Amino acid sequence: MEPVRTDFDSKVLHARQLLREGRDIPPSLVAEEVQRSWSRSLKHGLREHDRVLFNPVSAAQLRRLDDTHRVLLDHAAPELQRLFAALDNAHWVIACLEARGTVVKALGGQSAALRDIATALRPGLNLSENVAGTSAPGCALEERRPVIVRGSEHFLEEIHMCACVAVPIFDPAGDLAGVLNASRHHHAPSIGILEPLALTARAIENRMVNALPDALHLRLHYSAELVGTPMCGLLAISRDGRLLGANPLARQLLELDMLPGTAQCAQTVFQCGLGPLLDMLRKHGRTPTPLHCHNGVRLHVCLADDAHPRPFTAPVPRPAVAAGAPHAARASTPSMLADSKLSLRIHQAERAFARNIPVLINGETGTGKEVLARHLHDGGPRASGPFVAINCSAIPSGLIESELFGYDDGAFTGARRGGMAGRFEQANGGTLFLDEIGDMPLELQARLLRVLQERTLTRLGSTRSIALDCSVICATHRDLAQRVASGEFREDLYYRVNGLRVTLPALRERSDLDALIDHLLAREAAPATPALTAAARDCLHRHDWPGNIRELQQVLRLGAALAEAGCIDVGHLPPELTDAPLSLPAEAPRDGQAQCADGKATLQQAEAEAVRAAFLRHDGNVSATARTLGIARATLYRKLRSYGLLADAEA
Ligand SMILES: Nc1ncnc2c1ncn2[C@@H]1O[C@H](COP(=O)(O)OP(=O)(O)OP(=O)(O)O)[C@@H](O)[C@H]1O
Repeated sequence: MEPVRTDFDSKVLHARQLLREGRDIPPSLVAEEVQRSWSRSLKHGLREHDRVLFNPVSAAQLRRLDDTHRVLLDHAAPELQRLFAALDNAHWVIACLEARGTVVKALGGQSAALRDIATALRPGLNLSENVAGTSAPGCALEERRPVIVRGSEHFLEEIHMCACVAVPIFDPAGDLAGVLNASRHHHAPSIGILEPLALTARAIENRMVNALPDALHLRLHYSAELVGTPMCGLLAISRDGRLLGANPLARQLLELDMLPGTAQCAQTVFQCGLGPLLDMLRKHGRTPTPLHCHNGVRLHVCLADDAHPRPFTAPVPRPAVAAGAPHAARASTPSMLADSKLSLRIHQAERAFARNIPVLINGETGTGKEVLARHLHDGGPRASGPFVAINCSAIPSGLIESELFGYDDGAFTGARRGGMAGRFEQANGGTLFLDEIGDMPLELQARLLRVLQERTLTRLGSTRSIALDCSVICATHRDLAQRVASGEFREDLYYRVNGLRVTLPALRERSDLDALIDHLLAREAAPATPALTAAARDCLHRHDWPGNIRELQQVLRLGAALAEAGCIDVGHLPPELTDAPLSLPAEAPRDGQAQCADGKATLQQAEAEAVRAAFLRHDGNVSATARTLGIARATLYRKLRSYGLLADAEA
């Protein structure tokens, strides 16, 4: 054994002893991210001797993995192959894990010497920290950055034989898509794997951005020479100038996360309208051209080789809505797509839905789950068929089975003569929308799963099978994963309905509140749409909207009815929106954000002071303060309340 390894092993041993004794561990013994991961592993209730890595993985689980993570797999598989071929040595097992820590693809490990590592990285196995404790992929997912974990730094003893390097992969919306991991034996000869692994992760991210359809693809970098190389930033913009996606480098170069909302990318990012941007790009073609961006930085930008700017000059009309679809679905589409992150998710949902991948919609009440379901149906492969919605929590549990699956003549006392087709049958050729699926009784879940798997159903009291050809969209306001963990929702059904999950943000979190207000107002009060005074609009921004879009709709309807001289003012809004007076306390923020023991201000306190100073500088004008701080007004209201700078009913 090499001396350095002995030294390493003894340092880790010492650090683990300190951990057991609850004492501080100097970073010279073990990296801080590993220490944090150890603490999290302990919090998850894991013990060093636990054995979890050799849990069986069923063939059904593997099939589900392929279905659910097809997008990641499609982009990751060729890059993984390329890396594996380039490594050209037998020491490594390379794996790709999805964002919740399950291995979706692994290469290598055919040799007997690597069998133990290949077993620990086999598809279907979950290596998230709450299952397997500290490992490079689990820790990289938590820390959202590259991590190296060697030998006894792994929390569980059963993986002390590995040395692992992991690099996170981010999707075009900037969310975690998964992690790439390379593992070898701890004592095998080492090579610098981090760099090739990071390049492979970047290549997968770039593929994902480049694959965004109906988008204008831009390339950018500080240096003109690097534009068009794998090292440059990639940006995808919709035909009306909204940001559809970006790779992490573009996010960094453009400081996209600092923007209050990236709805109008051309305007907010490049400080010019879409027209001038397109004119400039057309004029210079593929030659990188310097452009000043919102953060004062000058970047060289050009169109991607295969980009066609022409279609972006006019929005493409949406496909016709199926006969009988409610007006809301048609009217809501533009506002639904205004929030850039949401619009990307919806775009992905449209694509997944078109390929018969089940979509699960999450969101509080009134956030537009049904509107989205109808939108998917209207643009989906069965748009000409019916859209049948059923609220699983609103039907008495005794009736839900007959409601869903129908019944035959004489199936039970009181059954309608001649029987009745259930909702599934009614939805044949169209889409079945199962709202509040999280509230479906456990015993019915097994039946639903069977129908979804076998694509046939049998009415109550009948033996005849009926073939089913309908799309299924499920929605819930509950955390289904948590219900699976607590045994209230079947895990197999969860994976079956959760092909792609879209979480609709609460209204208070949306970056496009103003666009939504204007859109709804125009819809509710057409043709004589009243204007909103600045004070009334401020009230709308300050409200928490527990009823979300449904509540906003009601408030605007009332405002439009009470409006005077073509204006909705504060007095035309319901009292719960107007009872939150502004106040400017002279003192700095309250306790909660107190001083650290060593006298340094906490990050939170620094933020509170920055917020307070800007607020005072703008004489309490929320819009101007939000603009100066580069945050959305709703976010500013939340911060003002939490730092005690805004007295409201709840504060
Ligand atoms: N993007 C949107 N644009 C315009 N109106 C919308 C939008 N989303 C929702 N709405 C309106 O808000 C109301 C609530 O929408 P919806 O019924 O889809 O919400 P939900 O999340 O399914 O609610 P619940 O969970 O209570 O069933 C509807 O009247 C709908 O027309």
